[in-house]
Amino acid sequence: MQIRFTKMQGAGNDFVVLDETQGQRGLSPAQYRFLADRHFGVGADQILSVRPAPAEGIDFEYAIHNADGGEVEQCGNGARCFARYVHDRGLTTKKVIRVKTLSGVIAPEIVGEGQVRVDMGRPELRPEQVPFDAAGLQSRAVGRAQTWQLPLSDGAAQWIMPVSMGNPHAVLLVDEADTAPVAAVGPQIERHARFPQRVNVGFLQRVSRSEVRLRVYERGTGETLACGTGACAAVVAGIHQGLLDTQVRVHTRGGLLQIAWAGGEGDSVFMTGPATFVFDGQIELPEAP
Ligand SMILES: N[C@H](CCC[C@H](N)C(=O)O)C(=O)O
Repeated sequence: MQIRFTKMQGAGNDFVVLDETQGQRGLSPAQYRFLADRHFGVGADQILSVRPAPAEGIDFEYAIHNADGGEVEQCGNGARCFARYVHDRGLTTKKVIRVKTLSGVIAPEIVGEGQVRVDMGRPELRPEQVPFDAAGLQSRAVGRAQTWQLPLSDGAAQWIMPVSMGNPHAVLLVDEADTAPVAAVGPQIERHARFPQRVNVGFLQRVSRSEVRLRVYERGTGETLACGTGACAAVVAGIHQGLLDTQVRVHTRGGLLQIAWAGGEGDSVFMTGPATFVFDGQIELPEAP
């Protein structure tokens, strides 16, 4: 089956965007894996599927699948690329677009010069809601935050702060993002038994109270050049631990994201960043196993 797609990227986190507003909806996990494959398919960190409005007052729905084919609740860089796609390809004339994801409705806003601002909703800090099983682990308070010591398979342990942005994140503080043990520690925490739905792992270096550097080992994909929900989770963790102010510039390997959070658990996290078209294409999709 021939399938048309649009390749996009937000701060280097790259996507295959599928327009499913007419007819065809949903592929198999193997077909999502094929599209994400950088050798046999198109190549992407996630696949974004744009679907018709599911209800009054909502403009679209969008589904998110990781490179491993699994469907997930939220994608921050993807939300910006989704908004740019539906606006620039004429699927809507709105500049503030209400879109339903698995974790709820968010409202990306086209703000010009290729930048999109997204109200990512409020963070979830209760461990059991992330979800994170904290039972019996050593914990310590840092600022207003609770952090836990996570035992790793190599006998070491990492202090982490669990945060959900609709999808689960574990945030670690590191001295230097560039030399952080992302490849060694990321996979161990991503599939740690204490995270029953696995987890995205953020390695956060504090440069100042308004500037950080961040690398993320993403659930279901591995290290990406940027992670939007990861940037939100990292800034929330930093603010809650008393290390950051309410407006933070997040330097990722793929570009700059600007995150703002007033600091109340009922307050939304706002993310502003780029959304860029790369190319349009079509590809022969293997039959769904
Ligand atoms: N890997 C993430 C989904 C994509 C998130 C990321 N690409 C972003 O920009 O937020 C997860 O499994 O929850």
